[in-house]
Amino acid sequence: MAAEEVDIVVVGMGPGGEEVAARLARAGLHVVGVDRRLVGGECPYFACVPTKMMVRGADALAEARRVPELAGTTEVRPDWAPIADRIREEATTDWDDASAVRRFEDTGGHFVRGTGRVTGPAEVTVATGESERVFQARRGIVLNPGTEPAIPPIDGLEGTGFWTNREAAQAREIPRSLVVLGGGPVGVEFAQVFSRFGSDTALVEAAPRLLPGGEPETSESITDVLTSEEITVHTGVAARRVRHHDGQFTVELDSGMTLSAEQLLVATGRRTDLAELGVKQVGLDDSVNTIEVDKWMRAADRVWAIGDVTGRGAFTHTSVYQARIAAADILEQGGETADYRAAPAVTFTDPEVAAVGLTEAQAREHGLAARTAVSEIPSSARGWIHKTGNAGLIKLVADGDRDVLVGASVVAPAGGEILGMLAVAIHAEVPLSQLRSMMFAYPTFHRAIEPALEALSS
Ligand SMILES: Cc1cc2nc3c(=O)[nH]c(=O)nc-3n(C[C@H](O)[C@H](O)[C@H](O)COP(=O)(O)OP(=O)(O)OC[C@H]3O[C@@H](n4cnc5c(N)ncnc54)[C@H](O)[C@@H]3O)c2cc1C
Ligand SMILES: NC(=O)c1ccc[n+]([C@@H]2O[C@H](COP(=O)([O-])OP(=O)(O)OC[C@H]3O[C@@H](n4cnc5c(N)ncnc54)[C@H](O)[C@@H]3O)[C@@H](O)[C@H]2O)c1
Repeated sequence: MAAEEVDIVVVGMGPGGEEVAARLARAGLHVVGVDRRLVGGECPYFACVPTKMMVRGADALAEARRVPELAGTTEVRPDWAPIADRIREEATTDWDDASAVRRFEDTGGHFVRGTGRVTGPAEVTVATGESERVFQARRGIVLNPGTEPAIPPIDGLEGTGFWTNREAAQAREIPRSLVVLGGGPVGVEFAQVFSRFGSDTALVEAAPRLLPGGEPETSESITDVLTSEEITVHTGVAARRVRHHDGQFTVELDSGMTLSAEQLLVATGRRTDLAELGVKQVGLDDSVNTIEVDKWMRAADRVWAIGDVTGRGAFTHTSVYQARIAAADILEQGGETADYRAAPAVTFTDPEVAAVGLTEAQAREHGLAARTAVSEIPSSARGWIHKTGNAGLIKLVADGDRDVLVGASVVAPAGGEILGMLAVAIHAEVPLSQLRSMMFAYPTFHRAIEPALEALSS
């Protein structure tokens, strides 16, 4: 079969793939974008956008339930239909990517629906169902395959009709009861949403604490919140057996305890199949989950990789950031290189759990003279005024040798927004003395940063 000559092939049109493909097409290159599912990837159809619409609804319910403590009486009767409708109609157009395909084609790009496989240097073969097309890419290929839900090999789990984020994003109804396996960002966000809509929810995390990648203080804070909302949290224990009978899941834990629920949501991480992607053809290791890239996102000769597959933080903003760098490199424009010192992450629970830069443990692993300080949101003026729903804290991590922040974590209402100024401080390496000399508006939540900065100096 004769190969079609093009400039660039982008395999996987997730947020980063779409971005890099559009930038290169707008610059006049002949770009082929390939996706076997939906242009836009996981984020708009099954992840960020639908889950944040759920969070918006769940948070509105929680605020309404706080009214009696603050301002009168309310009767809250949750209804999932507006959320399900909004996800179907506004977010995903019934999981149809026609407008995303059009948006890409309007840039001058060419879209091919099918499964792409690297079959040689700068060569991608796309299985389009009936037939195959082979593309030879003069400038090279960009790999943005993203991730799939990773399903643990638990006895009896397969074929039970459990949910991953993909089924949960399409839910028309709330299960009466729910077991969530995995206490990472996906697990905690869904657990709180479904619980606030009325599911009797249990959350099971194999590691000793929820959100185990973050600071211990933030795990403790969000665990207290979820527990106070009557979510049963089991940490340090994994599921060993699952059964599904008569519309009921039974989940047996390592501890011997058994949980029962109408639905089971598996949120135990993500996986990538690099062997299927054919990366060995360009000399890359296909036995691992991630593709190693340099600071220009180069993985091999005329091969760039971006997004979750690079293992630098599975976030839409990371994927799009890397896309910008790869596009500039492909266009030989020079410019910025990847810098993850101030990489932010926000888990959209209520309160939000936000983090940027290094945790205390990571700072010590990097050999830094880490100094830390914590300030509690409820003891700040705004936290005290806010009253119900005011749980949280701010933790700062400084490099004691250079007197700059290297990490920060925030658990607070709008914690992701508070994170903004801390991200700037880390990104721009603003000296602690400069930060301490600032005025912090009274009575904001971000003003709780001030006592933590003071405590860092003592
Ligand atoms: C429930 C959930 C909530 C999330 N919430 C947030 C959030 O609030 N904020 C945030 O920043 N991040 C969030 N994320 C993470 C975010 O969804 C991802 O980081 C984001 O989608 C970026 O991924 P990506 O660009 O690497 O690719 P993906 O979005 O995974 O897209 C990859 C694309 O590649 C395609 N593909 C794969 N292999 C092939 C192949 N061989 N041939 C053709 N096509 C292929 C797939 O079909 C897919 O469309 C969330 C994730 C989940 C699961
Ligand atoms: N708001 C956001 O930005 C957001 C939201 C959701 C997801 N994400 C991204 O998506 C990625 C995937 O999230 P995730 O939560 O699925 O994965 P994760 O890897 O972050 O967390 C999965 C959790 O499941 C636990 N686990 C694994 N096997 C288990 C088992 N058998 N029983 C119980 N627990 C088990 C792990 O210890 C881990 O804590 C994350 O890396 C995150 O970056 C981001």
